[in-house]
Amino acid sequence: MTASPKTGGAGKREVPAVPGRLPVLGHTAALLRQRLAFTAGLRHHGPVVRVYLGGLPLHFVTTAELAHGVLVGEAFEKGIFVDKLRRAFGDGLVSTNGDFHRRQRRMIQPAFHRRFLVRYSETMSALADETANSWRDGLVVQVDRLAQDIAISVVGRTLFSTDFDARISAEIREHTPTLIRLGVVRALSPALLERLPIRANRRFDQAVARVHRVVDEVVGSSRGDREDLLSVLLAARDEDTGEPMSGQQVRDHVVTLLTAGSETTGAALAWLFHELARNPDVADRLHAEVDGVLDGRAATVDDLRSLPYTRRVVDEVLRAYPLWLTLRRTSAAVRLGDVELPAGTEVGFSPHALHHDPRYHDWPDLFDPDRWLPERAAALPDGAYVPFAGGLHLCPGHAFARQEIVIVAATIAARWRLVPVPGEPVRPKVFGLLYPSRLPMTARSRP
Ligand code: HEM
Repeated sequence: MTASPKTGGAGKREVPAVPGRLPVLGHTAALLRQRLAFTAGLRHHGPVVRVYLGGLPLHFVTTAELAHGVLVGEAFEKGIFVDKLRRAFGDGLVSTNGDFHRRQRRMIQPAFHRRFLVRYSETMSALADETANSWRDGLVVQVDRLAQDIAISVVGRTLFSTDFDARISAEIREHTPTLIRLGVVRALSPALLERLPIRANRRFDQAVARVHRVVDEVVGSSRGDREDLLSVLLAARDEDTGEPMSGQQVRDHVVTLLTAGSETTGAALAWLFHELARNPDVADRLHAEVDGVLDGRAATVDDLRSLPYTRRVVDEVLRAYPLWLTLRRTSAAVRLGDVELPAGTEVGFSPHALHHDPRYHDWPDLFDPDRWLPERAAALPDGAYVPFAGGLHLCPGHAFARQEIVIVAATIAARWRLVPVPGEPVRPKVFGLLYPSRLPMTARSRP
């Protein structure tokens, strides 16, 4: 079963609605209350099922094959997330579609070429080294906040050649999570809710205004003559008109990259240290590898090939803690398996549910980096592991993020073991991403 343009009426099937739909709210309340459990349970109702976001039907696919079809199919574009996130991200890549999106993506892509990644890696190593040097034995580190700070600093120093000052960093740290967290809740809620003068809406509006203001400041103070993303944006010219980007377009891209590049990577890095602490055998193997390769120094891009186990740990973190939801809308009539969907149908799937689906991953709740040994990984079907999505919207920062997480994790692990502070249970907070609740850990010096 795959996604293909609609060719005829054969095999047409009614899509089952998931039980528990309420008047007005549809399944929104259950979806937001149970989150991971709700989306994990949908596969028991069929390969394509109907969920109602308020009164809006969302066709949810629950197999890897169909999810892959949605990602790579030409008739799928970004759906309600685009509509609801446009206020925050304007014409940035996460919130645009079609030809405009393709042209913008081509303009930005050079900043992620290998030559740039090698240069960025120096910043990643230096930041990781600064962090590891700044600790003393017994220090309690708030790993969730630290990981986010590192991720924000990496994006700032690499993509914008700037060290955000403390005020700007604090504004970004405080407000960018709100854009994603409340943005997702708004996308899943009935449209009416968005217009009510409630606290969540005021917080969202305030976060948008604050992030836009600090980004305008960062862009305004850039000379635009460096080998960084901001300079690429300022120098870019539209293929057809030859026009440079407007100030607002530049700001939209910067807000998008700042948010998409730091929230995701920060959360993954925090989860990595949490999993090392929960799985001492994994930590021992990772420590043995980094000791052999680094001998206490900071990791560099040249070390990546010599750190295969660390890379597998990162792959496993990205399996265990991916995005909760991916949403699309059909731009033309399309067949999904044996279901026909007209143009304009909202479609979605849960990377988290697929990454924990026992049909594809043995013992899905086990943190097992060796499932990424090449011979085991090769057996996975397309769509069963999609941490960076795929198709036209494949995350442009995937190599950047993987490189950053390996360099930072290896550099810190070469010198420190992070031990959980007792009595602080860690739970995932589920928004578009999975964030750890508070994650205080004690730094213990490693021999
Ligand atoms: C562990 C880290 C990361 C993860 C798990 C991640 C994941 C994703 C996913 C799943 C998408 C597709 C969303 C969708 O299909 O609706 C995406 C898109 C995107 N990501 Fe990432 N990402 C990460 C890091 C980064 C970094 C470091 C950057 C930039 C510096 C970045 C920039 C973007 C942008 C601009 C998009 C929109 C692409 C488009 O629609 O064309 N991401 N990311």
